[in-house]
Amino acid sequence: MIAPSILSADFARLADEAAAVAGSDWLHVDVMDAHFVPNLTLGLPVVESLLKATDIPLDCHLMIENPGRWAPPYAEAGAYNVTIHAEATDDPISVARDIRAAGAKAGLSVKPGTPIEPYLEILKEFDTLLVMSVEPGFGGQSFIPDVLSKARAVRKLVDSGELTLIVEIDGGINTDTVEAAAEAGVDCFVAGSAVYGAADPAEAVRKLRAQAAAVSPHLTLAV
Ligand SMILES: O=C(CO)[C@@H](O)[C@H](O)COP(=O)(O)O
Ligand SMILES: [Fe+2]
Repeated sequence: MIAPSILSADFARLADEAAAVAGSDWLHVDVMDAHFVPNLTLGLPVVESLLKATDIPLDCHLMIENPGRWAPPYAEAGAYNVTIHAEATDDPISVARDIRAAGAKAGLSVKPGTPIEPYLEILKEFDTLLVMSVEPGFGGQSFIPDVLSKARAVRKLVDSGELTLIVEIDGGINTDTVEAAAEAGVDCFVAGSAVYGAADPAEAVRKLRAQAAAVSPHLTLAV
């Protein structure tokens, strides 16, 4: 799956920018509050408008403090997947339950320096694990390959049937890095600058998907 990140899109033309990546699996929406990360992007009103403007399922990545207060409204609004940061809450389980009760998939994200081991036990409460492969806050940064060990560890648990989870990666994904992530067992690839910086964003999505599918060890169907 490929999820273009609208962080690299033109915010004054979001409906057109969503249409430019028609055929994507998810549209990734980076919500930043200038507290959890040193950047400010968009919030619920923009997500509500985007939901009316596109049929692509919205994958909301909340880089915010107090996700227990702010995450469920994204699910109620109709986001497909709502991801919170492990570092932003002491009670990720109850936030996941609230997101699911409000009708969305629940995601857990970990920053590059956050180990996954302490969270393995609670991953059954989540539908997606978003492995950050850059420090959250900005698009256009370089991929950090060390984080792939986390994707590999969780992939093993999914393949052995211990977990049912989509493994997602976010940050620095492009034609040079997507294969390494796919080989590590990632299912869903977020790409901002590699898609919206391309002359033809839809073609960039198709190319990334084909590259990933060609090397994904766990894929049995050609995409
Ligand atoms: O969450 C984030 C950044 O914090 C990402 O979703 C970026 O938007 C990815 O951008 P690229 O690294 O693909 O340019
Ligand atoms: Fe993101």
